Amino acid sequence: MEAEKEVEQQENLTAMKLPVLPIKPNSHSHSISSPIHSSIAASVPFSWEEQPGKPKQHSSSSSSSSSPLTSYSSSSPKTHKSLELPPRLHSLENDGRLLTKLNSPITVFDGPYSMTRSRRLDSPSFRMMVKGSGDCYGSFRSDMYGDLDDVDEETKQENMSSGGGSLALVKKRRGLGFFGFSRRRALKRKTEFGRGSYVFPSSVERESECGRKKEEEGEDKSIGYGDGDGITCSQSSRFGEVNISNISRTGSFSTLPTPPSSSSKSHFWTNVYAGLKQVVPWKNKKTTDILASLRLLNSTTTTTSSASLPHRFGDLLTNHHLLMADSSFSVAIRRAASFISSVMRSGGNTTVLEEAAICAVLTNAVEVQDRAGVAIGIAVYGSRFSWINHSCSANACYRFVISPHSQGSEGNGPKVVVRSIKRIKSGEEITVSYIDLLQPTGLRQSDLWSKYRFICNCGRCAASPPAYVDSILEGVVTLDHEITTVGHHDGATVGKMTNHIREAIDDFLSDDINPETCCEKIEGVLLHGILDSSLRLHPSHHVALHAYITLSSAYRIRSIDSKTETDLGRAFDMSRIGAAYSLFLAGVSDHLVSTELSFAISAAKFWTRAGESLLELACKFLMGSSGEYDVKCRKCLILVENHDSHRGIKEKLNQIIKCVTDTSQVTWSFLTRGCPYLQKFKSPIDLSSTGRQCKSEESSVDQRVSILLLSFHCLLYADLLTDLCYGHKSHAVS
Ligand SMILES: C[S@@+](CC[C@H](N)C(=O)[O-])C[C@H]1O[C@@H](n2cnc3c(N)ncnc32)[C@H](O)[C@@H]1O
Repeated sequence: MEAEKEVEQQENLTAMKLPVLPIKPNSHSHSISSPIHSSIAASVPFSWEEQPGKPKQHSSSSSSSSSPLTSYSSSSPKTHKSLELPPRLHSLENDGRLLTKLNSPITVFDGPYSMTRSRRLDSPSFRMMVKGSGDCYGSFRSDMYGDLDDVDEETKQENMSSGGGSLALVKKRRGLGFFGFSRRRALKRKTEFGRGSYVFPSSVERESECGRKKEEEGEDKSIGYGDGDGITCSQSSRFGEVNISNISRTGSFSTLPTPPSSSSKSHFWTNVYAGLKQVVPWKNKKTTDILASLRLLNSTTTTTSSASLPHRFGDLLTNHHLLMADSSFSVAIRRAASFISSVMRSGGNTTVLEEAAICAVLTNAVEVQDRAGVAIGIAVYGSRFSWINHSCSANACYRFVISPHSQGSEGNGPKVVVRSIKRIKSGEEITVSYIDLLQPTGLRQSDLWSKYRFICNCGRCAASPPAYVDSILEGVVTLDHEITTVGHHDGATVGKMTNHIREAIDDFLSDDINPETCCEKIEGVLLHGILDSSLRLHPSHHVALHAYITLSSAYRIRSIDSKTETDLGRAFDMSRIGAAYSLFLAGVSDHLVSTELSFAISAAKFWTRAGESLLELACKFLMGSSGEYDVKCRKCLILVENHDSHRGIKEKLNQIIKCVTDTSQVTWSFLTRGCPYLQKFKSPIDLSSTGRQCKSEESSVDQRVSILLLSFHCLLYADLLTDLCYGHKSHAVS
């Protein structure tokens, strides 16, 4: 493991700027019920843990496995966590019965890959894609960064190519797992993490080391990727088939039981794929899990069977008992295990090892995305990364570093960098987020359960009354602007509002309604509510956030459609309102960041998107006009350019948001002209109601310059937030 030198000061921003909106707590908070019986209040401890994330003292190691769903009393003594193997595994390792520690490189990466033109980012429920354009949307996902700087020049060019590309939303199920699982990272903390980053070498890198060692020992141990099994993901979209990305793999499974000779390689893989099709005929994506499991098995030095099986595959948790307890999963797992067994020609009586490998992939694999949010495959990293548990108020985040060395047949696969986003005290558990954190508690719980089979008991989930941020993610406002969470009585009305919006989003995504109808439907509910109710969704309501993403996209599509009708004025107006929604979303997300810092990751993307769409608008605006415009903001530039400045990031962010506030005051009524819903708010930063519809501003040269200035500030702000989360090296926006 290599420590990335990061000197960037991070500060806890919890006390930062924006006032917290008042909210009337309601004891009957409306939430979607957890899939687990509510009486099971505790998270699931593992047998070597006293509670999730708190390993037992070594002296108290026990091999007894507790029921995964038993309630847990948290009166455990303080223990020090470490990344060492759980005690149970230590003893097994020592007596030689353990599956070896997966050759240190456990990573099974789906690359090397090459990117094609399209870019997309994901949100939990859908993904926005832009073909050939710099226009991709921010998303709720918290883990989608790679380093453009590290990408080869050609890919960089492709990624950066911009211009009037087409944009489409396509439905996306997070995780793309074999069983609809999202796969993402990993777990347990360790020593003082401080405020730096740790780089976890990718599997293949370590595999190479291992391979070299084995070679020296006279063994054929080169671990590689699939052989020419390039994958092209195509998804139907509003604009027809869109080629999302190509994942071309090279290399071979030379350590498979019958090493395919170069002449038999293609035959071998033809057979694997033919077999795979029979196992998982319905979805291509599911084959990725099986291939990953094959690679995982292949990268593992199996000695004799391990007593830790099937609960751990090496040191990776499998959740085997939980997954196999559900017949809808177990059938598929067994089929896949038999298939793998036949491919590997393991010839054993049981397929327990194969099942464990599949379950380890489902539990530990992460979707690797490049900087633009394009999924390039999945990877299973080693225990240092994979042992990191989840928290809904995570104190760390991760990104992938994709370097030229990650690619090609000699590629090492992407590295994963884990970086703290909050101050972490010595002994405190390091956590990352596995899911979209901009969801209220009930939804997060059901997400975690369906994807990872556990009930989160983090501070945010356990808070009673609910954390402020969860109240506003489910908040509504009454017509007299009082903010409240909903009780059972109003729950039905709120349910109808959110269902109506969700339906419109779904219909839009599946091309069942056109963008104009989609805008009308969503804005109708946001503005007028439903039936005769006086309730409206709070601007930070989680469904409203999805609505803004959709509206921004739908208006953009309307703009593109209008262009083809040579109605340039209308095209501009649609583009303008789309940009206004992007800016509004960024402003709203900023309120959320001020209450929960782990949202900074999503907010950075929203600000980026806002800056990009405003920049595009300004360019359209200024097209054809002569003259030079000085759009530098001296206050911000001095702050940002002076890296030696002792000013903290908090101060810089405050300064920029102040400028955004000032500039958006000038432009807001212009940007929102023709959009009664957005006109209700004083500005994207000041979400209080104007109580009236603003006077629409006409465009003027000053305003055009203001929009350019605003876009500059949004991008600067996004840059700083990105720094905050991912460190200097990850600059995405500059
Ligand atoms: C990537 S693994 C994390 C490492 C795992 N805890 C271990 O012992 O190896 C993901 C699994 O860990 C467990 N897990 C992660 N975060 C958790 C949490 N906050 N509470 C309970 N279980 C958690 C769940 O079983 C989840 O499927």
